[in-house]
Amino acid sequence: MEKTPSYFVTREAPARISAMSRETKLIVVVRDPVTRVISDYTQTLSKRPDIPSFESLTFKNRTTGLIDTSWSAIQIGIYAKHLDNWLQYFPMDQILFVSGERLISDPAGELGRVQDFLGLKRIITDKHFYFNETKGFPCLKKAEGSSKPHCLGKTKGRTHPNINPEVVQRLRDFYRPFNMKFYQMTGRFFGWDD
Ligand SMILES: Nc1ncnc2c1ncn2[C@@H]1O[C@H](COP(=O)(O)OS(=O)(=O)O)[C@@H](OP(=O)(O)O)[C@H]1O
Repeated sequence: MEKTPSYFVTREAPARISAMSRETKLIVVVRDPVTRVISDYTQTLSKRPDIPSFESLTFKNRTTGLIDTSWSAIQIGIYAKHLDNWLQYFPMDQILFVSGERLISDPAGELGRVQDFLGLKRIITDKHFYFNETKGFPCLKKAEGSSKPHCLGKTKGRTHPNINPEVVQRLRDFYRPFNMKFYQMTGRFFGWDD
């Protein structure tokens, strides 16, 4: 097993992985691309506090509302486009998309889908998780090889900055058609659009 978030958006990755093994099963966690871009910005900001504002990175032209699609944080959320590239090399039934939102609200349910996809017995169930009020996320009751609970680290689940609602709405409008295409391609409605 190998995990790297950037594979999904790297042009050469599908050809290379397919050359290694055409049987590879691929699992991708996707979340609302608007929340994703804000999360991405939050992560960069935590490493480089002097970066430009979210708004100035989002727009090529603030007056016309033209989104800067050359900003990688925006690019990554165009899931339908990245999936098109993977479908040149892998059939849809070898790719599982996990809902990032459901992974938080129902981790056992989402992991049930992962286990089924991998042809594994459903070993991980509700019993393995509890909701940690301090962390604000589900955590494992027992970490692997330990009897102690385990939550993900401080870099997962950071507080996002407040973004101007108009900017958020503009991003929603930008992503909507790509999301619709993605729902069609995957056969799953992720519920990101309002
Ligand atoms: N159980 C649990 N605990 C903590 N965090 C959780 C959990 N499940 C999902 N998430 C979401 O994971 C997001 C961070 O994952 P990333 O893939 O962005 O991390 S990384 O870029 O690979 O470091 C992180 O995004 P942010 O909230 O933006 O920090 C979380 O929303």
